[in-house]
Amino acid sequence: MKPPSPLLVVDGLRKRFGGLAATDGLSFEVAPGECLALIGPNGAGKTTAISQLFGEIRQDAGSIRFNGEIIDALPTPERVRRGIGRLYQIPQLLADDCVLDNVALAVQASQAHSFRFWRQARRDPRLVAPAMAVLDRVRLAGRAGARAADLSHGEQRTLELAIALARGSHLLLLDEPMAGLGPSETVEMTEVIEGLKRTHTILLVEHDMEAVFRLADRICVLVAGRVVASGTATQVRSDPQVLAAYLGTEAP
Ligand SMILES: Nc1ncnc2c1ncn2[C@@H]1O[C@H](COP(=O)(O)OP(=O)(O)OP(=O)(O)O)[C@@H](O)[C@H]1O
Repeated sequence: MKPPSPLLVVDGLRKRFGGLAATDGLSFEVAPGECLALIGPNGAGKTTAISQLFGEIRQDAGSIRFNGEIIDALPTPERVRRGIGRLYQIPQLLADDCVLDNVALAVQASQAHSFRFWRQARRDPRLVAPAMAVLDRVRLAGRAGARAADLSHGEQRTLELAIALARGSHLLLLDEPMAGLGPSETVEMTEVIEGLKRTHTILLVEHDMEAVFRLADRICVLVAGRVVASGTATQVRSDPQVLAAYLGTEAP
């Protein structure tokens, strides 16, 4: 059987900051429903790559094809409209609004029909029902009425994920979702992301190797802005270049 066309094709992406090449001929593909992890040492260009995919940093060269179309010229809101969602290292939320309102607003943004006044519309079942379904999926339904600002850091990151889902993102760019989380929150977040596999395509940038090895179908190792190795967790773990450049010789 013919393998499915990749959802995302990154081809020769470059970005220089002064004399420094943050991405330097970066190429990889992600299949629909796949979870691909980008790992690499600090400064390898992982966040720059995510920002380029999300349209926040324009590449100097190279191209990005998403869902069969070149999106190089598209601004971020148009990329969001086409189904790309990003999680930042620091959650971006409406801090004074409740969890449900944060997600319902994202549902509203994704729906064709518009509501004139958000304050009146936010209890509309056409927004609340899909918002609660998303919260249920990320295990945050029990916190629907809490102020976003009052959530734990882990819950805030999960809420940000819920917002991306509610907007209809099918490619999720997750930039260090485990950063700053304690051990139990890391397990919780790993399970939530695991629950999104296959229905969503995931590009995961993460330093927590346990989470990477559990979640990723494939791993690309970046060093100095380019892929030096890629493959399954088992292949990458035993790659001599990876051991030398990133995981250290004591890696399993
Ligand atoms: N806006 C910027 N201006 C100048 N240099 C930048 C800028 N953004 C990133 N860089 C540099 O580009 C290189 C790649 O940075 P990037 O944040 O993409 O790496 P990273 O792999 O995500 O690192 P980390 O794992 O520490 O988050 C680094 O040397 C960084 O200092």
